[in-house]
Amino acid sequence: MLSVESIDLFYGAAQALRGVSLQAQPGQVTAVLGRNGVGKSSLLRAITGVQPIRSGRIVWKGADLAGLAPYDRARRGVAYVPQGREIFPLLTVKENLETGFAPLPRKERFVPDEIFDLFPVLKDMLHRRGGDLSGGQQQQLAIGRALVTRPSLLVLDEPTEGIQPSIIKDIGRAIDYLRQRGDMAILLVEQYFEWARDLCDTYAVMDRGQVVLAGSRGEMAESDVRRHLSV
Ligand SMILES: Nc1ncnc2c1ncn2[C@@H]1O[C@H](COP(=O)(O)OP(=O)(O)OP(=O)(O)O)[C@@H](O)[C@H]1O
Repeated sequence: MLSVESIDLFYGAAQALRGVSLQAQPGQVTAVLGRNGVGKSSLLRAITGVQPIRSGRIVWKGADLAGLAPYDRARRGVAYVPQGREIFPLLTVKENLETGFAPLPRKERFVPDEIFDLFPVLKDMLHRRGGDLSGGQQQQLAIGRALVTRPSLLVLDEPTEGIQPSIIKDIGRAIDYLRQRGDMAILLVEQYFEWARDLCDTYAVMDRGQVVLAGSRGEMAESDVRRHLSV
């Protein structure tokens, strides 16, 4: 289980996270919702180690990750699909996927077939440059690259942003499959409320650097959530 415990995060003097706590369980999708600028990406950056926290704990598999570099967290099973995808445009699809080998022991340095089953377009385009793919294909590549690292915690930042509806469905199906596999905790930041609602098991809503609502999907009072999402 991932347990984020009362973390504070600052950019210079500006505080982006204020005592944020959150849990994410294996076999579940946890959705983090909220308007632009409330700290959702900062929370993911804190968990993946891209941005240091000032205080609090980030406990994963019984160990505190705070203070560990991103590559050490990757070795412990944390994989990150960043907002904007950040694929390498001049590398081929195959080479982009192979960048996920870095945290793996030598014998595991191959791309599992499962990734091509989830996203067949990656197999079709294996030798094309990442920059030649559509936005949706790049998003599938970014998720594929994260899966190459055999994560037990998959962290995704707005995977539907700027993506056509058919590919959003494919990505939803892939996340649902990974959830049902049962061995992976999935933490998802999303602006597309209906999609995240239908996919998640538990949710947290952020406002101004804090978690203001949280619970299981079954108990979600949609009007309360929407109040925090409207501008
Ligand atoms: N690198 C940075 N330097 C300074 N301030 C930052 C930086 N990144 C984010 N912020 C500020 O921190 C706050 C939270 O930003 P964050 O990106 O985490 O929000 P968000 O909810 O993910 O928004 P979005 O949906 O727009 O990505 C905002 O006020 C933002 O301006």
